[in-house]
Amino acid sequence: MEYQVFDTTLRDGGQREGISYSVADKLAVAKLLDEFGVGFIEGGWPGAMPKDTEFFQRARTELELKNAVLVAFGATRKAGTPVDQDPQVQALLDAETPVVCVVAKSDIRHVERALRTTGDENLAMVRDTVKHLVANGRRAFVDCEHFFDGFRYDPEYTASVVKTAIEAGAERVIMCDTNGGMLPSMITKAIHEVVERTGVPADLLGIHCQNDTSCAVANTVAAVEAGVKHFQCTANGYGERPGNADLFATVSNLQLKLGLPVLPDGCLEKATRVSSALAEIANIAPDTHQAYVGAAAFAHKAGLHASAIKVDPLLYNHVDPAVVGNDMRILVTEMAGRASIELKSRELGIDLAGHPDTLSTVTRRVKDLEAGGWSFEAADASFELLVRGELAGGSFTRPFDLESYRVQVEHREDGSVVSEATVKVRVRGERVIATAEGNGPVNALDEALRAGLTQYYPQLKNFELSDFKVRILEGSHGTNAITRVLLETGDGERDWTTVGVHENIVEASWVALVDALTYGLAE
Ligand SMILES: CC(=O)SCCNC(=O)CCNC(=O)[C@H](O)C(C)(C)COP(=O)(O)OP(=O)(O)OC[C@H]1O[C@@H](n2cnc3c(N)ncnc32)[C@H](O)[C@@H]1OP(=O)(O)O
Ligand SMILES: CC(=O)C(=O)O
Repeated sequence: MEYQVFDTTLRDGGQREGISYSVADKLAVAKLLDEFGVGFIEGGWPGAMPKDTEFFQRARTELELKNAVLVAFGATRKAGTPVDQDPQVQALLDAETPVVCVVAKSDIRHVERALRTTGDENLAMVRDTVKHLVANGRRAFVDCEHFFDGFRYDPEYTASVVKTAIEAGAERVIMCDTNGGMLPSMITKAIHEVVERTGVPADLLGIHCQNDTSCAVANTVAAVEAGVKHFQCTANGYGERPGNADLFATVSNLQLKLGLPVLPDGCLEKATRVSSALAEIANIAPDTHQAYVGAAAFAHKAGLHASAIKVDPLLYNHVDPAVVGNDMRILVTEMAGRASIELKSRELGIDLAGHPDTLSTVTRRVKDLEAGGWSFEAADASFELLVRGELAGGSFTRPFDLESYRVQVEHREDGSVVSEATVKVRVRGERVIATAEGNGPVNALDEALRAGLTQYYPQLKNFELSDFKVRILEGSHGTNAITRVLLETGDGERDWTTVGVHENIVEASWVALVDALTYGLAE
């Protein structure tokens, strides 16, 4: 491919606080990145960490890559050590990857203060290491650390590192914004000056941007627009400190906005799935609001958006979500207008196009209920019941009707706390009374309802409450605050969420519970 998409999720991504990949995780990440179509996978630093050394050993037999080649990462030889006697450089060769990427100092201040050596010795370290790698059959890439800061401080020295690496046989020299302090205009200006000063064409240069100004993606795009054809990214922007340029946003921008063919055909639409699979492996909650691939990236809340989206979804989406494998969603909240209600209902399989009165009533009811603390945004099942109830008018039949319930909580002498609930309901014309115990009042109510209803609805046995979230609204009122309960229920095939709101936490839970069973039992 003309463009080199160089992924460093397994090296720089692993430098993010909170990530610790096992070797099995690393192999799984590499497979997903390969499937996504990146050209290079930097797998880690062999010789520095036993897990990385093992990763490269196991990769030889356990990884079959279709699109990518593996890259071993390391540093130039130590100051004062002959390259063929440097164990870290030998570990890079032992990794047996076709490509090796070495980090080199390119800011004279780092050479003198961090490496505690001379500018000339640093150039010799770059030259010797690259020549040694190439002589041993490797493609050599050089990551120039602190490139932009160094170039600003002493352009002549930083330029000499670039020229030395290229003359020694490096395939690409990567300009790293290591401290992540650059803005796009600074990147563009620096690249033009580097090309002019070194005579090295931009397409032999690469870019690696940390995200400390929140500009890593923009800086990477700016570098590509300035002629660079190699760019380094990490999945979901994982990396040291605030992270790196997010792979998914970067390739989407380059491919969809600039029309550059950076991934093989058919790969971009895997972005959303691969992003969330990689978040799962990293054990980091996916960022719902991540550009392009987040669950909320194409979620619309404002009524005005929905009214235009009804005419044409592209009026309020910058791209068709399907091109990155994502979906558009309409959120129903107090900000909804009739168009939001119509589109959301359509999403749920209810056509309200010919029901203007229902649309107006539901819109008004949603606004009134949300003003009182309800929230339908995450409770599609309660919203659907509301719509179906309004649509059917008085003829909406619920699977059961409440006569009354009673719950008591007993703290016993031995310290145990037991809840007991009795429910009285009417089902198919019969009066049913059932009592059950539970480990809390809501559990006892749930058990009592099931005890009374399962003979009529055997499918209740499959229902499971999988999540219970309680939020106290207007907390400054102390115990007078309103309680909102969100219940997530599943039956093994689908999950649904319901909401209940009341001053009393048990009643709020009961409302959500009744909706949960009603929704699950609906035909
Ligand atoms: C900008 C980046 O993110 S680059 C990636 C950085 N990643 C990591 O550091 C993660 C893996 N690192 C490690 O496991 C360890 O730091 C190791 C194994 C590499 C080195 O460990 P140690 O030998 O104990 O050295 P330590 O980490 O204290 O210091 C780094 C050494 O490398 C030297 N060094 C730093 N950069 C370079 C370079 N580009 N070329 C050659 N030597 C370098 C330093 O001068 C220092 O040398 P010294 O030990 O003679 O003082
Ligand atoms: C190499 C690298 O990760 C950096 O300079 O930020």
